[in-house]
Order: sequence, then C-alpha cells, then structure tokens
Amino acid sequence: MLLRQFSTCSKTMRKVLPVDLKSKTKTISSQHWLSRQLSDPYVEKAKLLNYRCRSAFKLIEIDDRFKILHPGDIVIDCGASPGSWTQVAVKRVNSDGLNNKLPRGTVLALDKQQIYPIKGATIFGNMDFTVPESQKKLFDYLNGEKVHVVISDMAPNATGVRDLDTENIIKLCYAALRFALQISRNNASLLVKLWQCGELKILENDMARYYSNVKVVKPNSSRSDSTEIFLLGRNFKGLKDSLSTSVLL
Ligand SMILES: C[S@@+](CC[C@H](N)C(=O)[O-])C[C@H]1O[C@@H](n2cnc3c(N)ncnc32)[C@H](O)[C@@H]1O
Repeated sequence: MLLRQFSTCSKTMRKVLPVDLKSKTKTISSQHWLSRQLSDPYVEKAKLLNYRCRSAFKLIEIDDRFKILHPGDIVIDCGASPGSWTQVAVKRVNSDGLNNKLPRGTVLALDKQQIYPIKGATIFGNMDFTVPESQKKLFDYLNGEKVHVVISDMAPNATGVRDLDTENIIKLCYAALRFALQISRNNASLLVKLWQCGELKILENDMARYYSNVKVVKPNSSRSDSTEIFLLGRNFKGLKDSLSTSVLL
C-alpha cells in the first residue's frame, strides 16, 4: 500500500514533502519503475529487435491494423526522440530494410531534444516543433512536396498539475494538426498522441472536418494503467474539400 501511494506520487506532491520523505518517494518510485521495466515483455522485445524503446510496438500495432505506412511514403515524425517510431517508419516506408526494389520512402524526424542518427531518416534535433521557424525548415526541406503521413508522439514535460499537462498536450496535438493540414497530400494520415480528457472528443470532431475517417486507438502495448490514447485520422480530404478551415488555420 505504501509502495502504491509513493509510486503514484506526482512531482508537485513531492515538492511539499519533507526532505527524508522526498528521497524515500524517489527511491520507491525508482524501484517501482525498475520492477515494471523488468516485467514488461515489450521492453525485452524492444531490446531483442534493436528498437530504442518499447513505444515502437505502439506504432507497429497501429500500422498493422490500419496500414498507414507504405513503401515510398514521405513521413514526418514529430517528437521522435529517442527514435523508435522513426525506426519503424524507416523500415515500413522502405519495405524490407533499405535494399529492395520497391520505392524508397522519406522519413523526417524532429524533436526538441537531440536524436541520435538513424539510418534512412533525416534528423532535425534540438528543434521545438511549436516554433514557426522549425516548421518552415521542414517545408523548405520538402520543397513543395506534400507528405503521406504525419505522426506525433509528442508529450510535454509533466508538471504533475493535471489540467496544465492536459492543456499542454492538447496544444501539441493542435500544432501537429494545423501543420498536417498544410503539408499533407490528399488521402494522407495523421496520428497524434494525447491523454484521456474532456478535450479528446473536441479534437476528434476537429479532425473529422479534415479526415474522412477518424478513430480513437489504444494499442495493447500502451500500458493499461496509462491514460495515453491515440487519434488516427485517415483519408485527408484536402483543404478545399474540408469545412471551415479558418477556425484551425
Ligand atoms: C514519448 S517521447 C517520443 C518517443 C518516440 N516516439 C519514440 O518512439 O522513440 C515524446 C517526445 O516529444 C518531444 N517533444 C515534446 N514537446 C516537443 C516540442 N514542442 N517539439 C518537439 N518535440 C517535442 C519530447 O522531447 C520527447 O522526446
């Protein structure tokens, strides 16, 4: 019980705890993290398959089910560090490794943190996606070419204040949506990560104005005790065929 209480203790709650309790909290939550890592089959599988983290399996599951990544596609991965989604995207848009005869895809990976190089991907590290100049760099790189898929696993640093954290992740989702509307070709897909919250339905409705098919997805590899959820929009209608674009753009 004690373990449970401390392991769920947020950073904010820790701030008000006395010093000896703070270090106890830290120790217990590190122990909890460690035992969860050790018993997590996806952590082991990620190591075996050389993925940088277990998140890879979330994209793998979503793509196995909805087929959003195809050989030859141009993909933008927002919030890509350490890079497991980028690894998956590179494999899938180049089919088998990088050596076969199917068309070669393009994967642009960006993050406000550093991203260690990934063969087959173009890296934009230390780049805050919400800054207009960052997005301009991606537009410039593509030189007018429109993309097939935008994926965003971006998540803000948790403050421990639930409403603030929600507001921050929703802002990132809308930044990804606005960007996707401008850079996507017709029939493109957009995948964004957020947390279960009141704004989920609003975002889903906003996406449905631009994508013919919008689904809420919770892959099995997303921890069941996490409120993390994904919204997948498929079949981008193009801006001309969408309703009231001015609200978002
Ligand atoms: C859950 S991690 C992504 C994991 C990644 N999909 C993978 O599979 O390796 C979330 C990432 O979002 C990034 N992020 C958060 N806000 C961002 C922003 N404004 N611009 C760029 N990246 C951001 C964080 O730096 C962090 O690396």
